[in-house]
Order: sequence, then C-alpha cells, then structure tokens
Amino acid sequence: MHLNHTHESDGAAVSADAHRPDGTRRALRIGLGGPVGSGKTATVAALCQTLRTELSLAVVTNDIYTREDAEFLLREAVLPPERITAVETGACPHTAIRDDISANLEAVEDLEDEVGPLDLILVESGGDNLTATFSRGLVDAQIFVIDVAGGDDIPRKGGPGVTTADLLVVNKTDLAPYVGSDLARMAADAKAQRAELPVVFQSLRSEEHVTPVARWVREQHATWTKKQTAPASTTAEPTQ
Ligand SMILES: Nc1nc2c(ncn2[C@@H]2O[C@H](COP(=O)(O)OP(=O)(O)OP(=O)(O)O)[C@@H](O)[C@H]2O)c(=O)[nH]1
Repeated sequence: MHLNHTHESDGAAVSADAHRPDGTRRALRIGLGGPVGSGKTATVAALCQTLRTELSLAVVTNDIYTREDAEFLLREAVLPPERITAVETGACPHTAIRDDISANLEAVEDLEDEVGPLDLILVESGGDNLTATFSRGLVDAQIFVIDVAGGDDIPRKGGPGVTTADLLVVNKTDLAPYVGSDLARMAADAKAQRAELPVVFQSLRSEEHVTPVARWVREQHATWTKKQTAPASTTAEPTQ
C-alpha cells in the first residue's frame, strides 16, 4: 500500500501527488464529513447520479459497526456495486479518517486497482461531531455537511469542519421554515468563520438539488487534471 504523505497544513484543495507510485494518474479524492444525519450519504448519492456519466467514479463509506451507508448506495444503484466499498471503522469515526487512515487508504488503492483508472473517489466519513476532519494524506479536498435542522448556531460555534473544510454545505434548507432556522444568520456566521472559503446552501428536495456542489467538484477535478499533465517528478510533495 502506498501513502501519499502531504503537509497537514496544506489549506488549498488538491495538494498531494496526482500520480500513483507507478507513475499512472490517480483519482482525485474528496472527503465528505459532518454530523450524524446531516445528509452526507444523500449528497454522495446525488453527486454520483449527477457526475457518473462524465467522470469515472467510486465511493468509500465509513460506518462504525455496519455497512448501512454503502448498502443504501447499492440499493439506490447510484454506481455499479464494484465501485462502492464500505470500511467498518469499529471505533470513533475520526480515527479512520484522520489518525489511522490505513483501512481507508487500502480501500481507495484497491478501487483504483480493481476498477481504475478512476477520475474521482468520494470518501464518506461516519457521522460525527463538529471536530471531524480528514487527513490530507487521505483526501485532496474535503466537504463538511451540516444541516439547518441541527441548529442555526452551528456555523457560529465553528470547529475545524466548519472553519477549514474546502467547501461547507448547509443542507436541508427546505426545512428552515419548520425548525425556525435563520438562513441569513447562518450565512453571515459562516462567512465570519471561513472568510473566502466557499459555502453552499442546499436542499436535496429542491429543483436545484446538488447542482452547486457538483459544479464545485467539477472545478476541483479540472484543477486536479491540470496538475496531472505535469510530470510526476515535479508534483511530488516531500515525504515527512
Ligand atoms: N428535507 C430534507 N431531507 C434531507 C435532505 N438531505 C437529506 N435528507 C434526509 O435526511 C436523512 C439523513 O440523510 P443521510 O444522507 O442519511 O445523512 P448522513 O449524514 O449520511 O447520516 P449518517 O451517515 O447517519 O451520519 C435522510 O432521511 C435523508 O433523506 C434535504 O436536503 N432535505
């Protein structure tokens, strides 16, 4: 198994080596994290349905004791089954995406070997709290998904997911009137926490659906592809 070591402090998306150890291109890896039930799996499903005709895609899900998220994606047939892998973390979901990323790295490497070459691998974290972030050794960019029903003070509270994710998605805006969430306040608080980092307000029940997030993913992929046209030797990060 190969570990692409990168600087944890690399804030910008797509920071790691864009090639596999044998010099072939590797997939862009995007992590989706966020609190339990915020809509991570639904967003992954929608992204697969939107992007699967234009990009070669695969998904890794992380659940603590089950394979529920992967089973949902399989039931919905968002991708062929061989493109969906479940990692049972068996412990705090943080650990598997940040501290001991070996099981997830093995899963993405196996997908590249078995169904590659791939353009994009989505890695979904198990539902967690506001502190969950991915190691930059596992993903090139990360999306943090919160939802309006979880409380409109979440952006104000901050935490590394809200403040540092490459994209913050505030999901379930259709529920705002029913739960009394103030979207303008959430937007102002998110802006205060994130400065120029992007925020998308999304409802998967709306006609716009996942379109803005899919657009962001396409932009990340375009940047990644440009990087892959450079020779591997000039894009490698120093090993730590
Ligand atoms: N009203 C509404 N419901 C949504 C939206 N997005 C997702 N949901 C629903 O919210 C529930 C939770 O969504 P999931 O995608 O399973 O959430 P998750 O973050 O993957 O949950 P865990 O994996 O358990 O952490 C499901 O019933 C979804 O159908 C949305 O935009 N609006």
